[in-house]
Amino acid sequence: MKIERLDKYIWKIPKEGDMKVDAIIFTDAESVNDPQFREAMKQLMNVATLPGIVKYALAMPDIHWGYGFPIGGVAAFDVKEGIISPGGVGFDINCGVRLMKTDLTYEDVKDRMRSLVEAIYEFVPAGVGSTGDIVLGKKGLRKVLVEGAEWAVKSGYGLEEDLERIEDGGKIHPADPSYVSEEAFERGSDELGTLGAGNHFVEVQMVQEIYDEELAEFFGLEIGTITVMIHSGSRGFGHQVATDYIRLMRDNLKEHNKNLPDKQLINAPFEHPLGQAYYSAMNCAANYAFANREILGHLVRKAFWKVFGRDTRVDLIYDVAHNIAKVEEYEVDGKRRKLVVHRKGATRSLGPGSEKVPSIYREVGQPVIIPGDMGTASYLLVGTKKAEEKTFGSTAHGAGRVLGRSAALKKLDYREVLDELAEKNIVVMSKSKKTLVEEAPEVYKDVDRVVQIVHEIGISRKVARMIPLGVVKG
Ligand SMILES: Nc1nc2c(ncn2[C@@H]2O[C@H](COP(=O)(O)O)[C@@H](O)[C@H]2O)c(=O)[nH]1
Ligand SMILES: [Mn+2]
Ligand SMILES: [Mn+2]
Repeated sequence: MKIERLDKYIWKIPKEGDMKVDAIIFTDAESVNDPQFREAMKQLMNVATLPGIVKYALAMPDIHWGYGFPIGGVAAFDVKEGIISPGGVGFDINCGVRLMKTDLTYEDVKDRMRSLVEAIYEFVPAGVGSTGDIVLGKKGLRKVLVEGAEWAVKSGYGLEEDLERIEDGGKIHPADPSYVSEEAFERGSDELGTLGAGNHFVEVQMVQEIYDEELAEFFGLEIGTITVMIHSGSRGFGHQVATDYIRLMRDNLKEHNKNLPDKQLINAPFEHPLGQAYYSAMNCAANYAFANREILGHLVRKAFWKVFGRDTRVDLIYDVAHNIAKVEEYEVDGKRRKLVVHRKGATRSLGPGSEKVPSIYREVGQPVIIPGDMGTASYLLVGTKKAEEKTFGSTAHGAGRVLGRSAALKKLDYREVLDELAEKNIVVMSKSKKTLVEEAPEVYKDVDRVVQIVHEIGISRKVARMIPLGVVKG
């Protein structure tokens, strides 16, 4: 594998073999020399062989190995000649993050963090296979799949004003539930308003550093402001949609997929009926996830109200998807083109003026939320025009994993992880001891490094850094 350095943080793997385009990687020298990074690069080179890929296959600095496509990867395909791939979206369709800000300061919460974390733990169902209070039949669930977060608000789980603070208004089209299997309906019936396990979390944070005073003021953030971040997705519903369509594409598109370098890259031509069916079913799962995070936001508000009183404000700043494929238009080599942009572990990052940015944020650009880990920090940034020009409007989605789950269990000890968090005064509650070890701060890359790279390259701009005070993990 030949890797050329183009700039301080930009690398290129020139096309070779069946690659149709180059691979471009945004990262630092330290990552390039890591053997695990090579595994993810092999996957990126495989993505570059897929039909209709446009311009380049991209890696964000949080890149790491994933199912077929690497996590932290972005690939755009021509709508006419290109494909759509479930592996390019991920099993947790529309996994994403939301950031809410409160009118509380560190002084208000510092002596009540344990009660607050306990209240969140009480209100938010979490853990493997957890179920919630909302149980829907097929008719009810169909509405969720079409209406997304709007369904949650109409049903009393959220506020009308939240909707313009969610990517695409929390509702994506086309989303036709007739493309969704019985099994997915079954799995989705009682998991709305649940966090899930592992990497999913609710985290109470404090703004600890501000990089852009004007933007921070615009978002209502000051040093000491208490924020809350929620990370979850489409639960078993999205997983089933992905599973169903991987099988359908494997069984029905044998000829089309016969030369794949990796069978996990299974895909359908975007315009093929199966490509269109997956696109629609995937959007149903995306809407399920938007509704899920809206309900989780409502449950977190209730937890704050229980501890700090009903007049406490917990306002949504923004909610982003980081596992999704979307039809978007970008200028490529001087020509406007309609593309199916796959962001698998990547955040959309649209600049000021973009019509896809809600009007309340259009003058500053789309809010970008990058979580780090439960012991270090997370960030609020804004999208940029440069991202629209260079990365199909994309940036990083997290710090990115460096240690696999089983390696973490071998290397780290539950008691030590707890002690490390306690030393930093971070209150943590988790459904499982194993999860806490698998998700220890050490398993993730240094988020400060990742964010500095996307900031310096200019594909998003730092606004504020938040540190964790209390975490609920699935
Ligand atoms: N602030 C926190 N960030 C966390 C925590 N656990 C994981 N993470 C970060 O989230 C991203 C999401 O990635 P995904 O691909 O698993 O969806 C991950 O890369 C980490 O950087 C946490 O408890 N708190
Ligand atoms: Mn997820
Ligand atoms: Mn995620």
